[in-house]
Amino acid sequence: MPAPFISAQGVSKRFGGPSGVLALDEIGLEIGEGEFVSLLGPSGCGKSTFLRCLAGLETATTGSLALEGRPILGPPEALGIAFQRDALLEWFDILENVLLPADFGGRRKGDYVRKAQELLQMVGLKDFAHAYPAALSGGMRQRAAICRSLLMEPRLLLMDEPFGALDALTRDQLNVDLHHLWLRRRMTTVFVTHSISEAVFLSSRIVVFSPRPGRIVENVALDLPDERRLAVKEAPEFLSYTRHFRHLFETMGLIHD
Ligand SMILES: Nc1ncnc2c1ncn2[C@@H]1O[C@H](COP(=O)(O)OP(=O)(O)OP(=O)(O)O)[C@@H](O)[C@H]1O
Repeated sequence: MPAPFISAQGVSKRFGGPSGVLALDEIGLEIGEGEFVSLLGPSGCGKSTFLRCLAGLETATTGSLALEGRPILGPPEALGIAFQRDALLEWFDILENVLLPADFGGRRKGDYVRKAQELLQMVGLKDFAHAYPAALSGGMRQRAAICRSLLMEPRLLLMDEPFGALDALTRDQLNVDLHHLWLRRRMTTVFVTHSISEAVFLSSRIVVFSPRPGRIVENVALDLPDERRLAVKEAPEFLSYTRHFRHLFETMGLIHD
């Protein structure tokens, strides 16, 4: 059997020495190439920590993480990252911001201009390539940040609540845009969110974390059509998943009437 694209085995993370905060407790997870996996869980349960371990930005205290069978010891080459704050550089225009990963990777920016323009067109920002971030709305900025994370055609995309700061309508639209990008490119995506509905809409699989220390309490492959339209949110199967996860959070004491 080929190694899973991502494999985490017994991953625990303790911050601040032996008596410090246990953020992750024995996480075991395998993710296949091309999956869209959401990590869903309460605030402080270690979702971001786990994502940072996958990104090679944090080391596990115990356990191991591997990408295509090779241990993750630093940021993998084929990696794209998008976080809640878009981290656009205000003194660069949008096109230059999207081109930054080429610069960091020591590539010739000129070779990626066309790719960057295609990405901007795909998310409706073609006419803003030479605008500065300050002239864009929050949703437009986040779209640009997503283009940037996709510039180098990463095989692994890690997203940490990228839409958390946006209004509901913009968030819905960006969910659709991201879904289209994923359908087109099938980059393996690990997506952190607090939103049950967002997770069900976007994911092929949902992994639910317990309150800190983060443990996996559920790992559910979603039986929904691969290609989703907004109307799926009214479908009985969709509602039955959102109900299921809401009940799970209720039984964990995380939400109540
Ligand atoms: N660098 C750090 N040093 C010390 N403690 C940390 C550090 N990073 C995270 N923690 C702690 O680890 C726990 C998990 O944090 P983490 O940010 O991974 O949670 P999260 O599930 O992503 O939360 P949220 O949904 O609120 O973003 C928290 O208790 C946090 O205080």
